[in-house]
Amino acid sequence: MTLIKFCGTRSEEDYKAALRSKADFIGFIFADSKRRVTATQVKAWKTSNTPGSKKLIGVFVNESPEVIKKTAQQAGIDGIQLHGSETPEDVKNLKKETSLTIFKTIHHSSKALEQMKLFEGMVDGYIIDTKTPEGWGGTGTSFDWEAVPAYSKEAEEQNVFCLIAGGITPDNIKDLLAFKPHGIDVSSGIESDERNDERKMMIMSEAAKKSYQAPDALGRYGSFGGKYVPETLMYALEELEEAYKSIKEDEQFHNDLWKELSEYSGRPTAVTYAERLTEHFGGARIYLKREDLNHTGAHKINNALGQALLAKKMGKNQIVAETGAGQHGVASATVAARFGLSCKVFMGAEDMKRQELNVFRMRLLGAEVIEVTSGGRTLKDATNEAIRHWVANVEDTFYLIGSVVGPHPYPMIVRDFQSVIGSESRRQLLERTGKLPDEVVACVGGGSNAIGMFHPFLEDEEVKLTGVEAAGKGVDTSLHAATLSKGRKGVLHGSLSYLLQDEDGNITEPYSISAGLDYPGIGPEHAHLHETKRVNYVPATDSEAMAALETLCQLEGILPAVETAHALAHVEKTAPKMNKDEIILVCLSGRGDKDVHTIQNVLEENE
Ligand SMILES: O=C(O)c1ccccc1NCC(=O)[C@H](O)[C@H](O)COP(=O)(O)O
Repeated sequence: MTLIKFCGTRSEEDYKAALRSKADFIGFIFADSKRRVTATQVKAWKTSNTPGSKKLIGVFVNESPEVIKKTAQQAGIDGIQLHGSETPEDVKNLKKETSLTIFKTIHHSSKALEQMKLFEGMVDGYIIDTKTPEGWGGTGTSFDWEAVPAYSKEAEEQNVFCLIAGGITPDNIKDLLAFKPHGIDVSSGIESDERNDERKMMIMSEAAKKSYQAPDALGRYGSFGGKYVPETLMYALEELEEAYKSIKEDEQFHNDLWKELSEYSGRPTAVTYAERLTEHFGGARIYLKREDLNHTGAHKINNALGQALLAKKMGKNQIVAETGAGQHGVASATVAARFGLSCKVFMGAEDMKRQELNVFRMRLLGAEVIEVTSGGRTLKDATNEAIRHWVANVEDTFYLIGSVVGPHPYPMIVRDFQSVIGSESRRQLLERTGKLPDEVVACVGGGSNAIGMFHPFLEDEEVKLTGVEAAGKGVDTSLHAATLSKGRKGVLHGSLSYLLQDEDGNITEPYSISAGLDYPGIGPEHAHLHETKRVNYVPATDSEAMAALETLCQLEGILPAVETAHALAHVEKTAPKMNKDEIILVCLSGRGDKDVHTIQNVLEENE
């Protein structure tokens, strides 16, 4: 994975932002520069904000060994970067006198490779930077990155790494990464108005740390995903993929989306410390990511807003959607009203009964709710009908899919729009607790809240990720929706994933108390994360979910959706076994107002 050094830290704010970022090294300039800082400043920032596993590096230019040693000791840094014309003799002497990590900067030139050889065995790493008449470093000027592989090779032969510096920005970082550098070192490229800009740091971090790359060009996550659709839909999917590619790079689109997410839906959503729940279990500290506080009461609106804006951009004025629990139907009807689009929602007859209130809400919002009476009359059947309608009306209709399922590019698009959940939580927890959570938990039906929560944590290997499936009456009965625990590979709704099916490959009817988890398949990326073991998928039964729902209501005054209660059921099992200094983050994907009838019936039956 690409190493990151963010340099030029010149205030406590800059330092805190660097701590929150994915940087491996944080640099401070102790040389002549507009970014120069003192050892006393660095020591004070470090005392009030511990750097954890990040290494603090002081940058010096042709400084005396005495000043270097004194400054390093006063500031309490881990390493020094010699950024001038220091000789191998200087480095050897410093190495003898300190136990600090030493990086040597070599300025790019036709002699640079020869110079590296002179320092062999003396340094812990190299920085290759551009020197200009204006300065030794921090100049914002890049060199010809065709030379990067040769520098990496020389460093590898010396068993050390080599960071590339000079003029790296959010706009050109991908060009540099194509040369596979060991790491990057950036100053000017993360600055706005003389201070470090956290948004730029995030863009750089995300690009550099992305070792997890999925889907591939064919829309596959490992062996899962793809596009298993009739010829008539191929053109529509290609058109969608092209449109999505163009908005992905379009800053205006992202600004428009963020405006809707913040001003209309109320993002960022809060992270709530569940103090009484934590005390009740006596183990890990429990934090709830409050997607229930979104407009319309669940995470579904994140994706609906994104896809509706995309539909408008593509000139489509009709939206078709499927819904199970009704949350995605409500979110689709809502965005259609907001953007002046017409909206048809297909819903299984069984789900319409269970979610009467949401049917009324969708109609009130101006959507046409179409009852589906085929098959088991639930989400799978509603999805079949929605796809059928789309095939027949593909010219002017946009299929606004509600989960990370369906043919490529849908699972990728929905994941990207939902990843706001995980990236916000990651930042919020780091700000609040100074560390990442030890475990992140989310319920999984099709899997959109879970993938949105997990995706920004996939590179954080120390964070355990747990998806909770609906085990209904128990995974050893025929009444469950535990696709990964009990399913096999197969194709449904245009993609290859795990499915509940009989010996002949017929899809079997899933069952769960919660309409939103009642789906016989699961998003292909979850199937991949299950096979690669990056995410652990566990089941929770109806009764475990209902018990967890009551506990949260009574201890925290929050009524979660029945779907969400499955994630809480896992927390009941795992939190008591964890230490008090550990943290569990739970995606509270939606609120339970829509489920009050179901809850009332279950509780009355149990009386
Ligand atoms: O950043 C400075 O002001 C500086 C001044 C003198 C010597 C070195 C300096 N910076 C060293 C770094 O490690 C920078 O990150 C590196 O030069 C890249 O800078 P930039 O081109 O601005 O990204």
